[in-house]
Amino acid sequence: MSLWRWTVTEDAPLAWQHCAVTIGNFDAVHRGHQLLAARTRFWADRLPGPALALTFDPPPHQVLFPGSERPPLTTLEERAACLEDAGVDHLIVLQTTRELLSWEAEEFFQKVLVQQLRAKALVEGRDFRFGRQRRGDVILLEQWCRQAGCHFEVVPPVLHEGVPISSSRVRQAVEQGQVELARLLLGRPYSVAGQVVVGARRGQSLGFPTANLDGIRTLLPADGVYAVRVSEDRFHRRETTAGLPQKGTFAATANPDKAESNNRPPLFPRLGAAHIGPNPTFGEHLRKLEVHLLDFQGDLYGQSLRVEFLARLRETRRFHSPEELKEQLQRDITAVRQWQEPAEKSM
Ligand SMILES: Cc1cc2nc3c(=O)[nH]c(=O)nc-3n(C[C@H](O)[C@H](O)[C@H](O)COP(=O)(O)O)c2cc1C
Ligand SMILES: Nc1ncnc2c1ncn2[C@@H]1O[C@H](COP(=O)(O)OP(=O)(O)O)[C@@H](O)[C@H]1O
Repeated sequence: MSLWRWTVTEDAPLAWQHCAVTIGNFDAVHRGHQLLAARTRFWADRLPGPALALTFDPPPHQVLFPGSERPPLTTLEERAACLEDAGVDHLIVLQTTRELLSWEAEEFFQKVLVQQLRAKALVEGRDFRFGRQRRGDVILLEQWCRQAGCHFEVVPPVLHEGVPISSSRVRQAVEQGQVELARLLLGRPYSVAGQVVVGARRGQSLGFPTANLDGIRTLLPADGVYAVRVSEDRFHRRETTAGLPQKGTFAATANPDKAESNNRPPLFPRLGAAHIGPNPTFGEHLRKLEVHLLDFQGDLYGQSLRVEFLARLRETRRFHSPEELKEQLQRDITAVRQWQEPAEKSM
């Protein structure tokens, strides 16, 4: 993964020059964004420079409208990794300031794309807008690129059921718990990552221990119960566990590397039953994400886990007794076991 922070007052590294570039927020890195990345790769393969994706942080909308902050669909690290998987070499994160946002489109084009990056190819979607009051569009870009000797490709929208895929469509699907739809729009399951922290310690006594995830920086799906796939999070793997709760005492200590070297099946990825929401059965109102890993016993405290949402199973309910909740949890786990990977065509 290659993620670079850049302010336009600094000179861009020479290695970025003569690049192919695509500009956008790329919040979801959905299938439309992936096509832009692939076309940027296509052009870069014919140029001396790299394939760059240029994005803004904080999101321009938040700078223009303070108070409109909302959790993103991907962190910048995840965005860089997904864009890299789709073909770009580097994600360049431009520091968004009010000054930058006041630049006319042509000023941005000349300063950033021509003078700094000496871009040789630009790839955008049909509805791309940029610059002060979003006055720059593909018609103007076509003209400016021709004058600057830069290829310009307009990529048609990628559709799902006849409607263009967009970050807001993904956001809506996630907010409504439609994780199967989110997967179709993204071309991969929607996922979040966090660190396992100590909870109320009820799970063990119920017979269904759950890893409670903290520090999640992206949008959580709607409250409910989901079939999930859990893996070690590749972005937070090296984070220190200092300050995290003491390890509990359990039958076995989970160590993915050790498990593999003992010829046991690898610990991750592994299916799980996840619950998002409060615990109404126990009168708890705090909203959290917790996961019970199937066929696993061990200590996960302090680990960074990624949870991919595969299917929505049901809504959160208040049960009359812990026994009733346990019976339901057993049914949830059976439903997770019965979950089947969708056929490639419907993905
Ligand atoms: C798959 C799954 C489904 C759950 N569904 C519900 C539910 O519908 N209602 C509820 O009150 N708690 C539900 N829970 C949460 C349990 O109450 C919770 O795991 C238990 O209180 C343990 O909390 P602890 O990890 O803080 O000890 C669910 C947990 C899991 C793993
Ligand atoms: N199958 C499992 N799925 C999830 N966590 C497990 C499992 N087996 C053991 N654990 C461990 O047990 C802890 C959860 O136990 P629990 O009693 O629910 O305590 P807490 O309230 O602290 O989450 C997890 O954080 C993890 O370290």
